[in-house]
Amino acid sequence: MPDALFCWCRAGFEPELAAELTERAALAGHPGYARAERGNGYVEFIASGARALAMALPLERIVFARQKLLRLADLPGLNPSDRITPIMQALDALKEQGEVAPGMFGELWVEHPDSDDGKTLAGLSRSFANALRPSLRKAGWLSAKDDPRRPRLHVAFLGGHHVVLATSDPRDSSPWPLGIPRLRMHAEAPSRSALKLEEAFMTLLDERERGLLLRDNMQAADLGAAPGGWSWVLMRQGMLVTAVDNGPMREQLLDSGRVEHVRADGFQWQPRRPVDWMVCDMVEQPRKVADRMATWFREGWCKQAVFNLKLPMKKRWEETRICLEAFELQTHRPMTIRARQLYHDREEITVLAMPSR
Ligand SMILES: C[S@@+](CC[C@H](N)C(=O)[O-])C[C@H]1O[C@@H](n2cnc3c(N)ncnc32)[C@H](O)[C@@H]1O
Repeated sequence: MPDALFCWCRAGFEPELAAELTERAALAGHPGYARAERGNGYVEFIASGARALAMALPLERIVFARQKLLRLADLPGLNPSDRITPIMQALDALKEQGEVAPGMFGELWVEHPDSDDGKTLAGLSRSFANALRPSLRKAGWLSAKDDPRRPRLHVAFLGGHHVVLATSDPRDSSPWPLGIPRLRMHAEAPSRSALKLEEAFMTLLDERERGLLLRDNMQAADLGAAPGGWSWVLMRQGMLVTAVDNGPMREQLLDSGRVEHVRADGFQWQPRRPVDWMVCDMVEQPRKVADRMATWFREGWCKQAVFNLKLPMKKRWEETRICLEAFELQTHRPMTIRARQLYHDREEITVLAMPSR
């Protein structure tokens, strides 16, 4: 019987995710407890109604998880000479309980933690996937061809002798293994930070929203813009950008004629006319940033925003909750808020905000 959520996260942020899941599950009426070890890169949340909890807690609402799976079976103590038979037996037992049905899975993803120890399991995961996939097809568990609309079957290697069997719903999970999008640093990007904003647009907006909200000739303001990674991403979307920072911007951006550099304090500056997008990557206390971001929405200076909240403190989930609640309250309007610790975020989270439509 599924008895736990299994979530991948950034190694080192397990306590944050554990605290977040504990609080959110209790609020959703499905209390349970988290099993987490700092540095492991995952958290298990044990709850009797795990399937109902998975539905009550969409990934979109979880800040510190990169991926959310429903654990189907925990298989420690495997013999490396045959790991396939116990997996097949576990699936058969789940079928008896009515938890899985032949042909229900559209893809197999074999994964390992994104941690120092976990990365040593990358080769094993790849070769095991190649061995397991044909067996699953032969036994009728997997569709004959990959079908991205059906539930996925996940095999998570936690060690050479230990796998977790899990499933995810493609409509409520990350579309990338481990929840990590494959993004390459572009040679022309002024800084690695560009990847953060690219990932934010890929992760926090769906395809329809990207088509509607990222358009040619939109106006954008970039607070804390230097050296210009985020401005570059906005410019590549065809936007006209006002880049606010006392530091120097990369010349090539200014030469494009699409980026104007304003040397000013990002906490004081305001646009002459409302902009479509405001983005903010200023390194400051998160409460101060959340407060300023709320002012932008309250005053109607922007339609959408992406901003980072830096979290160098200890109680990072608590600080996150306080900042997001304060932000929403101070906007004085119903907001759609999606916050996530992205793969390219280190000690920070990224927030997408827009008035609810
Ligand atoms: C992490 S960097 C931004 C990187 C940028 N997003 C990129 O992609 O290249 C933070 C920037 O915030 C700027 N900053 C910090 N406080 C600021 C303030 N009060 N007003 C304007 N800029 C500020 C710093 O000068 C620094 O350039």
